[in-house]
Amino acid sequence: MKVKIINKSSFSLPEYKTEGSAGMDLYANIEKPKILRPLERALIPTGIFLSIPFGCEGQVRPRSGLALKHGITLANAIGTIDSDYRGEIKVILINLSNEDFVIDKGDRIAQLIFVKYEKADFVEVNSLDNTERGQGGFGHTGY
Ligand SMILES: O=c1ccn([C@H]2C[C@H](O)[C@@H](COP(=O)(O)OP(=O)(O)OP(=O)(O)O)O2)c(=O)[nH]1
Ligand SMILES: [Mg+2]
Repeated sequence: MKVKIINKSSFSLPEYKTEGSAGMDLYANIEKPKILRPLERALIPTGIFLSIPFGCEGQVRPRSGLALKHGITLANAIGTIDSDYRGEIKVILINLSNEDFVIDKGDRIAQLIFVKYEKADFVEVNSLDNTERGQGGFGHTGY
């Protein structure tokens, strides 16, 4: 995959930390430390620009360690990186703890996973096929 990196002095090619890692870490590409107050959110640049192959998307996901220890997660749950997006990958962090959290330049703030997806061709119909579940949902099968 083609990748363009800005701020090369402190950034190398994205890498998987272990052989079996699904995600590659995204680093904060910021000049000075950013303090995230309780419930504050911020758009953090990563210095990474990608040309993702058609038929794949990038998913920006939280790091579980940051979420567990500091309540740091993503305001958009999972960020979607479209294959035709050529801008800088950015991360929408939110601090769900009741303490300030400091993001330093080069911190690993999230991870990126590549996923193949299907595109739908829609055909309009008046009724859908029957299933056992039907319209039941939202706890329909019990808790
Ligand atoms: O966490 C994210 C989410 C999105 N993006 C970039 C890549 C993505 O391809 C583009 C658009 O994202 P999305 O479709 O989620 O946002 P939108 O609000 O629908 O904006 P748009 O109208 O540009 O599609 O923004 C990121 O860098 N990080
Ligand atoms: Mg969109």
